[in-house]
Amino acid sequence: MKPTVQCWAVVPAAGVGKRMQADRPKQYLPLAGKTVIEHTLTRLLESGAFQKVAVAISVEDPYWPELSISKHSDVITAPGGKERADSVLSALKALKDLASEDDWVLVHDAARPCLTTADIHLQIETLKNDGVGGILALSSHDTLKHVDDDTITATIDRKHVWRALTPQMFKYGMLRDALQQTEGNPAVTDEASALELLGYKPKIVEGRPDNIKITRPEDLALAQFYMEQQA
Ligand SMILES: Nc1ccn([C@@H]2O[C@H](COP(=O)(O)OP(=O)(O)OP(=O)(O)O)[C@@H](O)[C@H]2O)c(=O)n1
Ligand SMILES: C[C@](O)(CO)[C@H](O)COP(=O)(O)O
Repeated sequence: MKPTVQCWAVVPAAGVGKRMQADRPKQYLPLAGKTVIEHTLTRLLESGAFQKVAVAISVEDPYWPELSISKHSDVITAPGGKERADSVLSALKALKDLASEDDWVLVHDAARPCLTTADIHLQIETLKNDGVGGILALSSHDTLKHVDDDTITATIDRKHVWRALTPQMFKYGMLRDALQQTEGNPAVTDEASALELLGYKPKIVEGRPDNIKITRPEDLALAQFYMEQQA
Protein backbone atom coordinates (compact mmCIF):
# COMPACT_ATOMS: atom_id res chain seq x y z
CA MET A 1 0.00 0.00 0.00
CA LYS A 2 1.44 3.39 -1.03
CA PRO A 3 0.82 6.17 1.53
CA THR A 4 -0.81 9.36 0.26
CA VAL A 5 2.39 11.28 1.09
CA GLN A 6 5.82 10.78 -0.53
CA CYS A 7 8.17 8.85 1.81
CA TRP A 8 11.82 7.80 1.60
CA ALA A 9 13.64 5.34 3.85
CA VAL A 10 17.15 5.96 5.20
CA VAL A 11 19.01 3.05 6.80
CA PRO A 12 22.21 3.64 8.79
CA ALA A 13 24.19 0.41 8.37
CA ALA A 14 27.80 1.53 8.84
CA GLY A 15 28.35 0.56 12.48
CA VAL A 16 30.95 -1.95 13.62
CA GLY A 17 28.82 -3.66 16.28
CA LYS A 18 31.31 -3.40 19.16
CA ARG A 19 28.82 -4.62 21.79
CA MET A 20 27.99 -7.71 19.71
CA GLN A 21 31.63 -8.88 19.83
CA ALA A 22 31.23 -10.92 16.64
CA ASP A 23 33.67 -11.60 13.79
CA ARG A 24 31.80 -9.13 11.55
CA PRO A 25 29.44 -6.13 11.93
CA LYS A 26 26.15 -7.36 13.44
CA GLN A 27 24.10 -6.36 10.37
CA TYR A 28 25.82 -9.21 8.49
CA LEU A 29 25.21 -11.92 11.08
CA PRO A 30 22.87 -14.77 10.08
CA LEU A 31 19.29 -14.69 11.36
CA ALA A 32 16.45 -16.98 10.21
CA GLY A 33 18.01 -17.81 6.84
CA LYS A 34 19.26 -14.35 5.85
CA THR A 35 21.55 -11.67 7.23
CA VAL A 36 20.12 -9.12 9.66
CA ILE A 37 20.34 -6.30 7.08
CA GLU A 38 18.56 -8.35 4.40
CA HIS A 39 15.59 -8.81 6.74
CA THR A 40 15.52 -5.10 7.53
CA LEU A 41 15.72 -3.94 3.91
CA THR A 42 13.26 -6.57 2.66
CA ARG A 43 10.70 -5.42 5.23
CA LEU A 44 11.13 -1.77 4.21
CA LEU A 45 10.91 -2.60 0.48
CA GLU A 46 7.92 -4.93 0.88
CA SER A 47 5.98 -2.40 2.95
CA GLY A 48 5.33 -0.51 -0.30
CA ALA A 49 5.66 2.76 1.63
CA PHE A 50 8.88 4.11 0.10
CA GLN A 51 10.03 5.67 -3.15
CA LYS A 52 13.62 4.44 -2.52
CA VAL A 53 15.70 3.14 0.39
CA ALA A 54 19.07 4.88 0.94
CA VAL A 55 21.54 2.74 2.90
CA ALA A 56 24.72 4.09 4.53
CA ILE A 57 27.53 1.53 4.29
CA SER A 58 31.08 1.80 5.60
CA VAL A 59 33.55 2.45 2.78
CA GLU A 60 35.64 -0.48 4.01
CA ASP A 61 32.69 -2.93 4.09
CA PRO A 62 33.45 -6.12 2.11
CA TYR A 63 30.09 -7.79 2.93
CA TRP A 64 27.58 -5.40 1.33
CA PRO A 65 28.57 -5.91 -2.35
CA GLU A 66 28.16 -9.68 -1.85
CA LEU A 67 24.43 -9.32 -1.08
CA SER A 68 22.06 -9.29 -4.07
CA ILE A 69 19.86 -6.73 -2.28
CA SER A 70 22.73 -4.19 -2.68
CA LYS A 71 21.86 -4.19 -6.44
CA HIS A 72 18.08 -3.80 -5.96
CA SER A 73 16.75 -1.03 -8.22
CA ASP A 74 15.10 0.74 -5.25
CA VAL A 75 18.22 0.65 -3.05
CA ILE A 76 20.75 3.50 -3.12
CA THR A 77 24.12 3.14 -1.35
CA ALA A 78 25.83 6.07 0.41
CA PRO A 79 29.16 6.18 2.30
CA GLY A 80 28.83 5.71 6.06
CA GLY A 81 30.25 8.18 8.56
CA LYS A 82 32.09 8.14 11.88
CA GLU A 83 28.91 8.29 14.01
CA ARG A 84 25.37 7.14 13.29
CA ALA A 85 24.25 10.74 12.70
CA ASP A 86 27.01 11.19 10.08
CA SER A 87 25.81 8.07 8.28
CA VAL A 88 22.22 9.32 8.28
CA LEU A 89 23.29 12.71 6.91
CA SER A 90 25.32 11.03 4.17
CA ALA A 91 22.32 8.91 3.11
CA LEU A 92 20.09 12.01 3.09
CA LYS A 93 22.58 13.76 0.80
CA ALA A 94 22.42 10.77 -1.57
CA LEU A 95 18.69 11.53 -2.00
CA LYS A 96 19.15 15.24 -2.70
CA ASP A 97 18.22 15.12 -6.41
CA LEU A 98 15.23 12.87 -5.75
CA ALA A 99 13.53 14.03 -2.55
CA SER A 100 11.70 17.33 -2.08
CA GLU A 101 12.22 19.45 1.04
CA ASP A 102 8.78 18.53 2.43
CA ASP A 103 8.87 14.81 1.66
CA TRP A 104 8.93 12.51 4.68
CA VAL A 105 12.00 10.46 5.54
CA LEU A 106 11.79 7.43 7.84
CA VAL A 107 15.21 6.63 9.33
CA HIS A 108 15.45 3.01 10.46
CA ASP A 109 18.41 1.16 12.01
CA ALA A 110 19.76 -1.74 9.94
CA ALA A 111 20.02 -3.49 13.30
CA ARG A 112 16.22 -3.59 13.80
CA PRO A 113 15.16 -6.47 11.55
CA CYS A 114 11.76 -7.23 13.15
CA LEU A 115 10.01 -4.03 12.04
CA THR A 116 6.48 -4.72 10.79
CA THR A 117 4.61 -3.20 7.85
CA ALA A 118 1.81 -2.41 10.32
CA ASP A 119 4.10 -0.18 12.40
CA ILE A 120 5.45 1.61 9.29
CA HIS A 121 1.96 2.48 8.11
CA LEU A 122 0.72 3.36 11.62
CA GLN A 123 3.58 5.84 11.98
CA ILE A 124 3.04 7.42 8.55
CA GLU A 125 -0.73 7.70 8.98
CA THR A 126 -0.39 9.15 12.51
CA LEU A 127 2.25 11.75 11.64
CA LYS A 128 1.69 12.66 7.99
CA ASN A 129 -0.14 15.92 8.82
CA ASP A 130 2.15 16.88 11.73
CA GLY A 131 4.35 19.95 11.43
CA VAL A 132 7.48 18.26 12.83
CA GLY A 133 7.21 14.46 12.78
CA GLY A 134 8.11 11.88 15.39
CA ILE A 135 9.34 8.47 16.36
CA LEU A 136 8.12 5.03 17.29
CA ALA A 137 8.61 4.55 21.03
CA LEU A 138 7.86 2.12 23.85
CA SER A 139 6.43 2.86 27.27
CA SER A 140 7.91 1.27 30.38
CA HIS A 141 6.26 -1.71 32.07
CA ASP A 142 8.58 -1.36 35.06
CA THR A 143 8.94 1.18 37.84
CA LEU A 144 11.76 3.54 36.83
CA LYS A 145 14.57 4.73 39.13
CA HIS A 146 16.98 7.62 38.82
CA VAL A 147 20.36 6.37 40.07
CA ASP A 148 23.73 7.94 40.97
CA ASP A 149 26.43 5.25 40.97
CA ASP A 150 24.54 2.37 42.66
CA THR A 151 22.18 4.49 44.77
CA ILE A 152 18.57 5.38 43.96
CA THR A 153 18.00 9.12 44.04
CA ALA A 154 14.38 9.19 42.83
CA THR A 155 11.51 7.21 41.37
CA ILE A 156 10.58 8.64 37.99
CA ASP A 157 6.99 9.05 36.87
CA ARG A 158 6.94 6.52 34.04
CA LYS A 159 4.34 8.38 32.02
CA HIS A 160 7.11 10.87 31.13
CA VAL A 161 9.72 8.33 30.00
CA TRP A 162 9.61 6.43 26.69
CA ARG A 163 12.20 4.28 24.94
CA ALA A 164 13.13 5.60 21.50
CA LEU A 165 12.82 3.15 18.62
CA THR A 166 13.11 3.58 14.89
CA PRO A 167 11.75 4.47 12.34
CA GLN A 168 12.11 8.16 13.15
CA MET A 169 10.05 10.21 10.69
CA PHE A 170 10.88 13.80 9.76
CA LYS A 171 10.67 16.13 6.77
CA TYR A 172 13.66 15.74 4.44
CA GLY A 173 14.83 19.37 4.56
CA MET A 174 14.23 19.87 8.28
CA LEU A 175 16.11 16.69 9.21
CA ARG A 176 19.07 17.46 6.92
CA ASP A 177 19.37 20.97 8.37
CA ALA A 178 19.08 19.72 11.96
CA LEU A 179 21.79 17.08 11.46
CA GLN A 180 24.06 19.64 9.79
CA GLN A 181 23.58 22.17 12.60
CA THR A 182 24.23 19.58 15.34
CA GLU A 183 27.13 17.82 13.58
CA GLY A 184 29.68 16.42 16.08
CA ASN A 185 27.36 16.79 19.09
CA PRO A 186 27.59 13.49 21.06
CA ALA A 187 24.08 14.06 22.48
CA VAL A 188 22.65 13.34 19.02
CA THR A 189 22.09 9.57 19.32
CA ASP A 190 18.91 9.64 17.23
CA GLU A 191 17.20 11.98 14.76
CA ALA A 192 14.69 13.28 17.30
CA SER A 193 17.49 14.55 19.55
CA ALA A 194 18.89 16.68 16.71
CA LEU A 195 15.50 18.33 16.25
CA GLU A 196 14.96 18.68 20.01
CA LEU A 197 18.28 20.56 20.31
CA LEU A 198 16.92 23.10 17.83
CA GLY A 199 13.74 23.57 19.88
CA TYR A 200 11.34 21.33 17.94
CA LYS A 201 8.96 18.98 19.78
CA PRO A 202 8.71 15.65 17.95
CA LYS A 203 5.79 13.31 18.70
CA ILE A 204 5.86 9.72 19.82
CA VAL A 205 3.80 6.92 18.31
CA GLU A 206 3.57 3.77 20.42
CA GLY A 207 5.40 0.99 18.58
CA ARG A 208 5.57 -2.78 19.00
CA PRO A 209 7.90 -4.32 21.60
CA ASP A 210 9.22 -6.85 19.06
CA ASN A 211 10.96 -4.02 17.11
CA ILE A 212 14.20 -4.71 18.99
CA LYS A 213 17.67 -3.46 18.14
CA ILE A 214 20.21 -6.25 17.79
CA THR A 215 22.88 -4.98 20.19
CA ARG A 216 24.25 -7.88 22.26
CA PRO A 217 24.68 -11.59 21.38
CA GLU A 218 21.49 -12.72 23.15
CA ASP A 219 19.39 -10.39 20.96
CA LEU A 220 19.76 -12.67 17.92
CA ALA A 221 17.83 -15.52 19.58
CA LEU A 222 15.15 -13.05 20.67
CA ALA A 223 14.82 -11.65 17.13
CA GLN A 224 14.50 -15.20 15.78
CA PHE A 225 11.74 -15.90 18.32
CA TYR A 226 9.85 -12.72 17.37
CA MET A 227 10.15 -13.53 13.66
CA GLU A 228 8.66 -16.99 14.25
CA GLN A 229 5.77 -15.39 16.19
CA GLN A 230 5.18 -12.86 13.40
CA ALA A 231 5.11 -15.50 10.60
N1 LIG B 1 29.00 5.21 12.39
C1 LIG B 1 27.85 4.52 12.44
C2 LIG B 1 27.41 3.89 13.64
C3 LIG B 1 26.21 3.19 13.62
N2 LIG B 1 25.50 3.09 12.46
C4 LIG B 1 24.27 2.28 12.42
O1 LIG B 1 23.33 2.78 13.36
C5 LIG B 1 22.47 1.73 13.80
C6 LIG B 1 22.29 1.74 15.33
O2 LIG B 1 23.57 1.83 15.96
P1 LIG B 1 24.17 0.79 17.01
O3 LIG B 1 23.18 -0.21 17.41
O4 LIG B 1 24.87 1.57 18.05
O5 LIG B 1 25.23 0.02 16.06
P2 LIG B 1 26.80 -0.09 16.18
O6 LIG B 1 27.41 1.26 16.25
O7 LIG B 1 27.21 -0.97 15.04
O8 LIG B 1 26.98 -0.90 17.56
P3 LIG B 1 28.00 -0.65 18.76
O9 LIG B 1 27.60 0.68 19.37
O10 LIG B 1 27.81 -1.81 19.66
O11 LIG B 1 29.39 -0.59 18.14
C7 LIG B 1 23.07 0.42 13.29
O12 LIG B 1 22.27 -0.07 12.24
C8 LIG B 1 24.46 0.83 12.82
O13 LIG B 1 24.95 0.06 11.72
C9 LIG B 1 25.94 3.73 11.30
O14 LIG B 1 25.29 3.64 10.27
N3 LIG B 1 27.11 4.44 11.33
C1 LIG C 1 18.42 5.35 17.20
C2 LIG C 1 18.35 4.36 18.32
O1 LIG C 1 18.14 3.06 17.82
C3 LIG C 1 17.14 4.68 19.19
O2 LIG C 1 17.07 3.79 20.23
C4 LIG C 1 19.57 4.45 19.17
O3 LIG C 1 19.71 5.73 19.69
C5 LIG C 1 20.84 4.07 18.44
O4 LIG C 1 21.61 3.17 19.15
P1 LIG C 1 22.62 3.47 20.39
O5 LIG C 1 22.59 2.21 21.20
O6 LIG C 1 22.13 4.68 21.14
O7 LIG C 1 23.95 3.68 19.75
